[in-house]
Amino acid sequence: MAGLAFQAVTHRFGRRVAVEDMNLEIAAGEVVCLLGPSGCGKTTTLRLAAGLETVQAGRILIGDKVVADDAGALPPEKRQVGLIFQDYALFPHLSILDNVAFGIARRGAVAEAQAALDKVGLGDRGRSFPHMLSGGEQQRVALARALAPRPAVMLMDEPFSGLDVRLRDRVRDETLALLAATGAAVLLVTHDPEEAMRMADRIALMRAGRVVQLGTPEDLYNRPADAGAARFFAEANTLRARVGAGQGAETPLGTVPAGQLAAGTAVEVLIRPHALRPVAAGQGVPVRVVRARLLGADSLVEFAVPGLDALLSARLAPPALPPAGSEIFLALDLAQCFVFEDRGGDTK
Ligand SMILES: Nc1ncnc2c1ncn2[C@@H]1O[C@H](COP(=O)(O)OP(=O)(O)OP(=O)(O)O)[C@@H](O)[C@H]1O
Repeated sequence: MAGLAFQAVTHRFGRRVAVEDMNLEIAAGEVVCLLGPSGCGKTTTLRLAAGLETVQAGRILIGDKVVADDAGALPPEKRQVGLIFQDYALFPHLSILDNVAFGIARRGAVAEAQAALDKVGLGDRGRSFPHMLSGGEQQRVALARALAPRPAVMLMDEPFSGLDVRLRDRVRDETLALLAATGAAVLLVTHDPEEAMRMADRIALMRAGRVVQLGTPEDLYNRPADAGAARFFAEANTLRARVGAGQGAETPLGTVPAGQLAAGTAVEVLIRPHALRPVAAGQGVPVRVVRARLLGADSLVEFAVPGLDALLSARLAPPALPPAGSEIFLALDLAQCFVFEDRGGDTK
C-alpha cells in the first residue's frame, strides 16, 4: 500500500512553476530521497505533502485517503505526518521532554515522549533544554519528536546538513534504523547524491520541478537517464562525438557503445574519471600526463590526448602517481561510460 502518493501535482508561485506533474508513490516502510540542485522543487514537494502549501492541481494521498486536492485539504496536524527540518526547530524555552511531548495529542503524552527519547538514546536528558545539547543530540530530539506521534509518513528536509561530517554518517545510520522500525513512508530531501545513495531505497532525481529519473541508487548511478543525471552523481569527462557505422561513439580514447542511436548521430560521451585504468605500455591509448595529485584513496591525473584540446581527468588507484610529462597508457571501463544524444546542453 502506498504510504504517500502524489498524483499529477503541479505547483506555481505566481508564474514560476516550482513542481510540475509530480507522480510519486512511497510505500509504507520505504525511504525515497528527493534529490536535485537548489531550486528544483524539493522543499515545495515536501511542504505540499505536509500541508504547508496548498495543492493547486493534482492530489496527494496518505494511505488510501486523499489529504489534498483542488477541492480542499486536511490541515497538517490531521495528516499523521512527522516533520524534520534542517534547523530541527526545537522550542528553546521548552525542556527536551516537553519538546517531544508537544506533538502528542493523547493522554499519556509524557510517558510516550519519554519512551521516544529512550529510543534515540537520550532518555536521561529530558530535563535539559535544547541549547544544552550538541547538534547531533538536537537532531535526535527532533527525530524523537517527529516519531513520537507514530506518523504514517515522515518528511525530512536536509535533516543532517547541520551536523559535523564525522557525526553525520553515524546519525544517518541510527536514524535509518529507527525509521525502519516504525514502518513509516519516508520522503527525505537532499542535494547530496552520496547521502541519497546511502539512505534511499529509491531516488527521485528532480530538475526544474520535474522528476527526471526515479529508481534505485544503482539504477541512477549505473543507468543515468540523461547526461545531466550522470553528471549529477559524479564528475565526468564530456566529449563530443558521432556514432560510427558500428553503432559506437568514436572518441580519441576508444569506441563507446551507443545503444540504439543511429550512425551519424551527434552525441555527448561521458567518461567518469574512474572509468580510466592504467594498462601496460603498448595497450590502450597513450596519453601525456599534465598534472597528478594524490587525493588519499586515489590519485587525480589530468592528461592530454592527441586530437583533443581539453585536458581530461582520471582517478587511478595508488601507488599510481605518474610524473608530469610522462606517457602512460589508459583503457576504458565501458560500464562507467555513457553516451547520450547531444541535445545542446538542455539537461545540465
Ligand atoms: N514562497 C515562495 N514564493 C515564491 N517562490 C518560491 C517560494 N518558495 C519556493 N519558490 C521558488 O520555487 C522553486 C522551487 O523552490 P524549492 O524551495 O522547492 O527548491 P529546492 O529544490 O528545495 O531548493 P533548495 O535545495 O535550495 O532548498 C524555486 O525557483 C524557488 O525560488
